[in-house]
Amino acid sequence: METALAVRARGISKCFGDVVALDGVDLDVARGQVHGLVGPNGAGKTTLLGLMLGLSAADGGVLEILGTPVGRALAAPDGVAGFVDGPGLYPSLTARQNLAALAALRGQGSGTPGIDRALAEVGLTDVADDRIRGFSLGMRQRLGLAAALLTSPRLLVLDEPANGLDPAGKKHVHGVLLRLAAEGTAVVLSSHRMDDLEALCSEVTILSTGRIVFSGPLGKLAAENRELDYRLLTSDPRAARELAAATPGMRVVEHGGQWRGAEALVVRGLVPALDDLVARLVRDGVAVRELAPVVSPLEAAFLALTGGRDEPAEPGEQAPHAAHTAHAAHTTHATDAAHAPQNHQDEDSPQDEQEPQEAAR
Ligand SMILES: Nc1ncnc2c1ncn2[C@@H]1O[C@H](COP(=O)(O)OP(=O)(O)OP(=O)(O)O)[C@@H](O)[C@H]1O
Repeated sequence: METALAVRARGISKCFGDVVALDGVDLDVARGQVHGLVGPNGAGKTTLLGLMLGLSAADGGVLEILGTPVGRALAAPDGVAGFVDGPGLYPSLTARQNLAALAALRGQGSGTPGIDRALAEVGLTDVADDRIRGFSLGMRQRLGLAAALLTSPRLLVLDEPANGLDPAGKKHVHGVLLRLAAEGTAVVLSSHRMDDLEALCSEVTILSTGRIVFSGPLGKLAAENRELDYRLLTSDPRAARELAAATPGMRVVEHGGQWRGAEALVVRGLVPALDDLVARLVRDGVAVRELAPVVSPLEAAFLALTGGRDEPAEPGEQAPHAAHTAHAAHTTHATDAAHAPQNHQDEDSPQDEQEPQEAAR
């Protein structure tokens, strides 16, 4: 019987010289699941994704991909597609030609009927015949995803696929990933964008300096995590404040301030106390117009578990946005097998005519 797990990792370790990139990592990813990897820069996300793509081999532990143990040979396991450090593409070819070339490299023939469909799925039909050296980062990311789609993968592995995507591009990419998952493909992706992870993933794994500090359903973070701050907009802020102050386990954070032109209340507590407060508001005829965490449960857990800030935001303070500041320092580095040929070349890059090392498999 086929295993229900697309990825099963037990005790995975990986070092680069003295640097311990992964340290005893256990991970299960079910088929049909979109699983997010999150962690600070250097946490080991790319290294772990590279192991799944067969770009490097673990030093220790057991890794099974789609039910088959991965050995030390550097090759993408059957049924796996994706990329780390951006897709490998030929800058001097058009988008369509790139896909045809990759299909030909895989022995699929350059006339693969799925090419037009894949381009449409990622929203690149209009630029299908443009050379990709003029493509933005987001367009390259989408083309990399289209290349992966051509193989009908059962496991799709993507390193920061949302990088550089505009809202339309993000909509296309999210749509494709959710469709694939609904059809049974497992998707493992890394991101620094908590909002993307929350929109896409049913489960997340938080890595910190090579170790897993949380792995499981997103809902578990919300339910199990410490007290959160919630912004509450109601039809009667004064009554809401009194009710919140009277609700056991709920604290009113002073200076909720204005929120989109209305007087907001910020309350702090666990989910059961919040439920109690909402019931009291309803009972007293106070309409709840908006209720949302000031910092999302995932972001709060990320900050708490990875050594970031572990307290809810102070009254009136801007919510911390690790997701947005953590972007800057992404490093492109070689793993055991080279895998990121030409992501951001200049027009005249001497690499332009080289063959891409097949990152989108
Ligand atoms: N080929 C390599 N040679 C040397 N060190 C490496 C190599 N690949 C990764 N590392 C190191 O291993 C650690 C984990 O790196 P990795 O790229 O997996 O982290 P990451 O979580 O993907 O980070 P980021 O969010 O910045 O992309 C880092 O300390 C990194 O410097």
